[in-house]
Amino acid sequence: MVSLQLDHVFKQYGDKTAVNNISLQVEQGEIYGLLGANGAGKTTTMRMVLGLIYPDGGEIRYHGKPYSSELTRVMGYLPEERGLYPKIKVSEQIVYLARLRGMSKQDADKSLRYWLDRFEVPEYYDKRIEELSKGNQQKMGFIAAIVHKPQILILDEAFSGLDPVNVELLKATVKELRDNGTSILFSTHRMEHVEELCRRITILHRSNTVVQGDIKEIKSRYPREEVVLHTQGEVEKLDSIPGVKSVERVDRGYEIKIGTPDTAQLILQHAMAQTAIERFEIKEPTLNQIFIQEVGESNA
Ligand SMILES: Nc1ncnc2c1ncn2[C@@H]1O[C@H](COP(=O)(O)OP(=O)(O)OP(=O)(O)O)[C@@H](O)[C@H]1O
Repeated sequence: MVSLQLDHVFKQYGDKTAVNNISLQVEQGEIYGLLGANGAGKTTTMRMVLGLIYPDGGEIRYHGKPYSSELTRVMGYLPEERGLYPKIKVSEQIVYLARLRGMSKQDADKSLRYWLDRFEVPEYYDKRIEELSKGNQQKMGFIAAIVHKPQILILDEAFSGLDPVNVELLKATVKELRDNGTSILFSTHRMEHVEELCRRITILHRSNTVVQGDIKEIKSRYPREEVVLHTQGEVEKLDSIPGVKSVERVDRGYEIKIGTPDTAQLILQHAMAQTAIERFEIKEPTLNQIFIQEVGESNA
């Protein structure tokens, strides 16, 4: 079931087009990746989904219906810049935010305590935001976004400033929310997180959609241009094989850039004639490589 649908959405600031004709659908229980270089139009798109600004063209539908103020109750947002007030206690402001989204004080308090316990920081209940480290402030922002059990959740750089243990903790929570049916629009510059969490993505570049679809399917559109070869002994003259562009010696063998897929077979035959093979893999491009190719190194 489609939870969130953007149809030819367009937004302009003065004569600057911030989002040009973007269409995408997020299913119930899906984490959808919204990617792009700085200034590509991601925040503008998220703010339109949240109803904070209005599209100049196209349509956004939520479970098939247009925007209404009721939706604030079912949407959650973790903005890239921290949104909580430094001087106010965690409990006061998160309970307040949850009440704005329709929760009773008692339920909001219970939900906050549940998440503080889950994140192993129950003592933060009475702390002011300014007393917490940057990473822990991020965790409180995350709790503020999910405390009211939103059906549609918008996460902008959700894991920034977190140590690896906390990244895993929040990642597991995001997956759990997905499995419980939350639809998540997930924006980040960290491609490894996208590879792990998202099935489908849109890459924006200068306000336009440049790549869209299922990650596996997107990868299959790009040539596989790298061979990983681990061998027991040395392999001579790999760079003399037709189609080999470059050979790099790595810890247990070689990483070889190739021009055409046929070259991989020639490499295998060439190496087998000389030594035992421990690993042979024709690597598909990473999302990072695809992103850089489409968006350009200078913009990444
Ligand atoms: N309030 C505004 N007034 C004028 N122009 C704006 C405004 N907000 C955004 N823009 C412009 O719209 C374009 C898209 O900006 P947006 O913030 O959506 O990009 P982004 O993809 O979120 O970038 P980042 O990764 O840096 O957060 C940019 O060129 C930006 O300068």
